Amino acid sequence: MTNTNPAPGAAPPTTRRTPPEPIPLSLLTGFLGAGKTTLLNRLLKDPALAGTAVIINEFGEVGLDHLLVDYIDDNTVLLQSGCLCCTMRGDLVDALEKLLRDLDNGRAKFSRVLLETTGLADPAPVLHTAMVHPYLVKRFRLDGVITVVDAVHGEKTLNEHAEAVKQAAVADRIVLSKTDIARPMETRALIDRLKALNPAAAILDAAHGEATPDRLLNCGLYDPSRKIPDVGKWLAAEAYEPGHDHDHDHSHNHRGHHDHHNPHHHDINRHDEHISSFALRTDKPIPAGTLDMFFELLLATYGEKVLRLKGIVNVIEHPEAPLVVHGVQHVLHPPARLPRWPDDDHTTRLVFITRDLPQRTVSDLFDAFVGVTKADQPDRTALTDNPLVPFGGR
Ligand SMILES: Nc1nc2c(ncn2[C@@H]2O[C@H](COP(=O)(O)OP(=O)(O)OP(=O)(O)O)[C@@H](O)[C@H]2O)c(=O)[nH]1
Repeated sequence: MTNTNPAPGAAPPTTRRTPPEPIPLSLLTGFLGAGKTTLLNRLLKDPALAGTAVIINEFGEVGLDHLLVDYIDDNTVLLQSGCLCCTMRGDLVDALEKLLRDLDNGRAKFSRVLLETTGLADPAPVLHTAMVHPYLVKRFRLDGVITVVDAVHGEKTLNEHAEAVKQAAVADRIVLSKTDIARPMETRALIDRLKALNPAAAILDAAHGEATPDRLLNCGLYDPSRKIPDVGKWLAAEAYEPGHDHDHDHSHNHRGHHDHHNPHHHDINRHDEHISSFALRTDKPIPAGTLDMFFELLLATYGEKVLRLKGIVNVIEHPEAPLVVHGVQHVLHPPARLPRWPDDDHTTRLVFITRDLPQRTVSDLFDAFVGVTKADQPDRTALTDNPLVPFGGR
């Protein structure tokens, strides 16, 4: 068994094994009855999913069918004590640790983990579990959040359940189910709405065979087949720019962090009006300490409202090696330093999906930290001297 905490008198460090490659972890979410299990069943029959361990959060009386149990065999952990978001984080840690123990003992062999949550789960705490646990964060890397949305009931579900809006907003990939029985016009309206909620997530039509493993997996930053990660694809900052391929009033209006006074602030009704998606960009390299303070203040003050953030940052101290960051609510994943820039664009780009947190509030804070002074706003010194300066509230 691999032991990362050698006992006293253990072999000297030179004989230690190198740390194992982090295992990609995908989160499969979607509202009750959206079609998660149907998708999972289909995916697991695909040879591309060989070597996948599955964790299923069973809620209420919904069980697994035999086919699934037979197929995924020993590498399935069924969590049974209720809803993941409220009570299961300890169980989830246990389940992930059990998988690692089995892997390290040679009792199981897998190279990827798929975690299906109950339809009621808030994806944020589930993601936090894998991001803040000191051991799990080293052994797993988030590959992506896959959210299934039902084309027949999706519109109604989004209208009635803020949780469903959140699941769609944090997704890296959205799978549309039941388009075979939905009215095409309604499906188109739903797609527009989903694009407005989450401009960067690819929307894949399951009934038309688009929800394939190659489109759903390896959507994280680290694709092992590449020497240098595809930051552009992961960040998809251009999807948040004005004039991207959809036409709606949602707030995603950025070219630069000076360009954030969009008169068409998002007007979509219902829960969606609480969601904003936007990108900030600056050419100015940022001191590492300033970046820390910006995130600290932003997440301490507005953490619950930051549904997802991702970014690549040009840090003054290491201009050749950018930092990549991702966060979910108040939790920031430990930033990773890339060995070099993936292309000629060395600007700092941060993309946000927020709830009840206007772009302007975040961009003003960012401007104050990166040194864009404005007559009517506190600068960085004022903010760090008194972090309670009420910046937002708008
Ligand atoms: N026509 C059609 N039916 C589908 C499709 N996807 C799922 N279904 C059906 O929708 C129902 C619910 O699907 P499930 O896969 O059980 O949904 P789920 O999200 O796992 O449900 P919960 O675990 O209860 O949250 C089932 O009867 C499926 O057969 C689809 O693309 N087309």
